Amino acid sequence: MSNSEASLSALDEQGLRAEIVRLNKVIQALMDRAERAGGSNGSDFDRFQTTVIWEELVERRTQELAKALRENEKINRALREAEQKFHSVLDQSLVGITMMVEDSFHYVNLKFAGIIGYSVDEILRMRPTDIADGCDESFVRETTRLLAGETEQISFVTDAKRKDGQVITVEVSGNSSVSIAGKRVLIAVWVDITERLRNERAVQLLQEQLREQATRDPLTGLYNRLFLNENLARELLQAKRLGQSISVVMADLDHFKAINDRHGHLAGDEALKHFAAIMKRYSRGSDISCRYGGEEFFWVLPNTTEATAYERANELRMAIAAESVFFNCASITITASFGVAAYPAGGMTCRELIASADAALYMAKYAGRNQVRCISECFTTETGADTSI
Ligand SMILES: Nc1nc2c(ncn2[C@@H]2O[C@H](COP(=O)(O)OP(=O)(O)OP(=O)(O)O)[C@@H](O)[C@H]2O)c(=O)[nH]1
Repeated sequence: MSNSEASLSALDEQGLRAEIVRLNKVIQALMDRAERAGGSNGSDFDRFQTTVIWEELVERRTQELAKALRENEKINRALREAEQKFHSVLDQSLVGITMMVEDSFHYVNLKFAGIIGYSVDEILRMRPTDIADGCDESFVRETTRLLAGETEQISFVTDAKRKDGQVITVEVSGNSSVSIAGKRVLIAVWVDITERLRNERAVQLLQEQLREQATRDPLTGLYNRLFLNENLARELLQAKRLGQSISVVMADLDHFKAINDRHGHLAGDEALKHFAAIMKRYSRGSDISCRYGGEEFFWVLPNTTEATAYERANELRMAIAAESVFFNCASITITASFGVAAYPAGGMTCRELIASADAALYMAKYAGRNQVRCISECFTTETGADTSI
């Protein structure tokens, strides 16, 4: 291809047609001038010669332009075909793809139309902000930042509104490495993550439920021994770090076997639930209330001295003794014995504290049940003696 051909083929079709018109005008003007000059000075032969030269020139130039036009059409056809292929590939994409120029969509693929619920034509008449309208403002903020050239790459999660009004969550990532007619173009990839988030939340909920089930006693709803083992150590460590005291209370229903024997196992279960309900009522937010096993319960009282723990255990004891259990029209009175131990005097480790509370509980049982005993032997309560241990 010659230089002139190359420069011609670089012109667009409209430019080429304008060039033909312009050249024809130039040729006409030159011919007019030659004719006028010939009329005054030249011979018929000169005029004939000039006309032939100009005709040849016009012929050659016209041929060049026609060739360039054909070339241009070929290029345009190839471009159109390439664009069609490109769009059909993008329409197969599993993610939404958009090209935005300033405040409008320049191109969107079918997947994006599916995500938003509008047709491609409808979207091309919309502004990108219409989609985020009334939802998350991060869409507007991030795209504005990108189109203003403040950042090269954006990635964010936002809410978007579908045509049917449904609010969905989309993950958007984009950049503006391309420009059209000097304007920055935002090319963005959209993924609808609504379903994924819903599933993640369901899995999380299920995990929380499983964890809850793994750490709770199903009969009473109190924490179980597994939870106690994990959390007493943490609470003790915290008490040591903050220089605070921490108390533990071991409780055991009195003559529980007799309740089972007299009223049945279900009545025994009811008594356990009854004890747990009162224990919960007497617990504070920071306390840990557990069913230790069988008819034994365990209370962890953070930032509580042995004296206060004694008082609180005694209040619980009195409430248990005062409120009867009702089962199958029978009113069953239950009592419980309590052993208290506090860090640091009652033990430096979890194992030592539990052993101390257990020993204090043994003393309470031995001393007659329905009473609270501390490992330090500082406090006792008076009750009807029952030393059958
Ligand atoms: N209903 C019921 N009974 C239980 C459960 N777990 C343990 N027990 C019963 O609790 C009773 C405990 O009896 P013991 O260890 O002899 O103690 P106790 O009768 O309470 O006597 P003291 O503790 O000495 O006052 C046993 O009969 C167990 O079967 C339970 O989940 N439900």
